Amino acid sequence: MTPKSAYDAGAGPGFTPGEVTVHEQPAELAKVTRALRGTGRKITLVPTMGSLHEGHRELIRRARRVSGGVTVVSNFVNPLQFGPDEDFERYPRSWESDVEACRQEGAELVFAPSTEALYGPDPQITVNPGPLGDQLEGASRPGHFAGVLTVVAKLFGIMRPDLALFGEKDYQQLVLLRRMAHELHLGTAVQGIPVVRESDGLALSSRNAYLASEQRGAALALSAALAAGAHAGASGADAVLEAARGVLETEPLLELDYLELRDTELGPAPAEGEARLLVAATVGGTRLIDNALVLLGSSGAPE
Ligand SMILES: Nc1ncnc2c1ncn2[C@@H]1O[C@H](COP(=O)(O)OP(=O)(O)OP(=O)(O)O)[C@@H](O)[C@H]1O
Ligand SMILES: CC(C)(CO)[C@@H](O)C(=O)[O-]
Ligand code: BAL
Repeated sequence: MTPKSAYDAGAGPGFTPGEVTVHEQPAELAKVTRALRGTGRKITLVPTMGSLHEGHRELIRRARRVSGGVTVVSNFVNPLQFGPDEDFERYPRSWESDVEACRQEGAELVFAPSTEALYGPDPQITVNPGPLGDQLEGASRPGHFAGVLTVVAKLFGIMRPDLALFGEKDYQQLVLLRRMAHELHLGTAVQGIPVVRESDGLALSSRNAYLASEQRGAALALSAALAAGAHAGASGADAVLEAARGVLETEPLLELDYLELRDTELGPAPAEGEARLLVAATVGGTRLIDNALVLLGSSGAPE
């Protein structure tokens, strides 16, 4: 008789269809995902640092659309990607509501390891992101992308997911992870989803929780600047940057880190066609990032 589910097929107590099962040990989860794969189920991974919001929920909903798929959400605030003066200790944590969000969105498995379980007592190996790892976010956050790539490589190694989903909000992260999976032949397809925004344009981010109301108002200049830049696409790269900078300069609470126009793989911007406008700024000590697609030249001309 064909088993109805991986559970029937002997995936064991590590997986109960229709419920969320939490795993803390890499070896246990590796066993469960191996058994699931053996029954022909596709594994789709949504890596997060918890404090789940609508952007994460959208990632989980997209993961669930993979037919025959099992959705695993990892929830781990990764110390290796935080600099010594960054907000690792204060990063928002909301474990119980995170598990509830996973249940509501239909994720089957949650992976929430301790740092010790994931890194072991004496970790030595990190993944080098190459030159792009030192640009944009990497220029302001040295070592950040080595931390991101290393932890995601661990997650891929444990679960061997067929697909992993990430948000375009962290665009440089997405580009680097796609390259890592491809260049290291990891066997996981990496896909992005568009930035999920509040109705006034603010990109959802766990760090928005740090913003007081006046600061949140100032943070709106990021998405407004991207919209102004995208609108100027038909007039070329200089016009895009000028339009976006003009908006950012009107906001006194905002301290600009970078505003850059690149191609979609984050190389130099093309003269025509698809480009990416990326911005990072600090508002009241909180570092925020955002980005948008821009169509340059005649491809950006309004209909
Ligand atoms: N607004 C968003 N739209 C789409 N994806 C998002 C959004 N915010 C976060 N994500 C994605 O969710 C995944 C987990 O991100 P993470 O847990 O760091 O949340 P975050 O809101 O980006 O937090 P942070 O404040 O650290 O930037 C990443 O792939 C990230 O790109
Ligand atoms: C990809 C990730 C989960 C790795 O810790 C993190 O950088 C994030 O949440 O974007
Ligand atoms: N979402 C990116 C994780 C970080 O800022 O560390």
